Amino acid sequence: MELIIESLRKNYGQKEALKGVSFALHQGVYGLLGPNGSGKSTLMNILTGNLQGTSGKVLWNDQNIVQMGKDYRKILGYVPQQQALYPDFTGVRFLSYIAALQGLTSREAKERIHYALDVVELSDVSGKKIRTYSGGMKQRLLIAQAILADPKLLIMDEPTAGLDPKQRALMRNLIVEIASDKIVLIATHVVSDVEWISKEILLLKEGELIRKGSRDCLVEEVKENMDSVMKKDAKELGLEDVYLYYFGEQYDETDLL
Ligand SMILES: Nc1ncnc2c1ncn2[C@@H]1O[C@H](COP(=O)(O)OP(=O)(O)OP(=O)(O)O)[C@@H](O)[C@H]1O
Repeated sequence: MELIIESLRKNYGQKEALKGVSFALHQGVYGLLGPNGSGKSTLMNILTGNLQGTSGKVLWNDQNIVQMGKDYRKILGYVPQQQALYPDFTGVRFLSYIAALQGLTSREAKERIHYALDVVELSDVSGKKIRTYSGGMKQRLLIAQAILADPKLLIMDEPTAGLDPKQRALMRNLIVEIASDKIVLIATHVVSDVEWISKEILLLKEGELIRKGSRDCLVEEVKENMDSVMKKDAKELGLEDVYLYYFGEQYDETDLL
């Protein structure tokens, strides 16, 4: 199981949104961090097949995803940012609708819906209308739809946006559980969401991948680069300090609220 991104560029007219990004992902959770405008959405849109790069390629197990077409869609799950979720549908009706779009047979759909509802702990409320769900429940329903067809690659866009701290913690546990047999890539502004669950963090700045490594390696690097005065003040550094170090004043604390 391998996703390789090779020299990926994307230009919008004169604007270079991605400037030749290369990296490889294997089983596990990866956090994609970057300030507004760094190219995260562009990268996610290319990885989900909604946009084509200007040059470079994306390979799933050595096959170009553009040529894979429908076969790539089969291994891909996408959790979009929270959106209007058919408020008058029940949870189970929404998942049946998604299963039909994905071409699952009714037998497969029944089995997979049962499984997905169980994983995201929504079985009890699956007959209730989505309008009655809390933010956390809606987010878990979005995850359920993304794992219906048992994807090998799961891409998540700000999966904890709008959730309270308890729901965020539940979401993190759920992501770890789901990732046991998948590649999970999470794009977020919320550093704490990916700090402890990611095997690697990717830092995107102005269309370039400036760092990719484990949380501990990135923290250590920043520590080494600090001058001795700052080092003395810095007791325990964390991923937030790494973010601040590379993205400086572009860091917006309101993203954490
Ligand atoms: N359709 C477009 N036409 C022109 N420029 C674009 C277009 N889409 C994005 N851009 C520009 O490309 C750059 C990268 O945008 P992108 O949306 O990928 O960043 P981002 O990191 O996802 O930001 P955000 O977190 O705000 O969504 C930005 O400078 C943006 O203004």
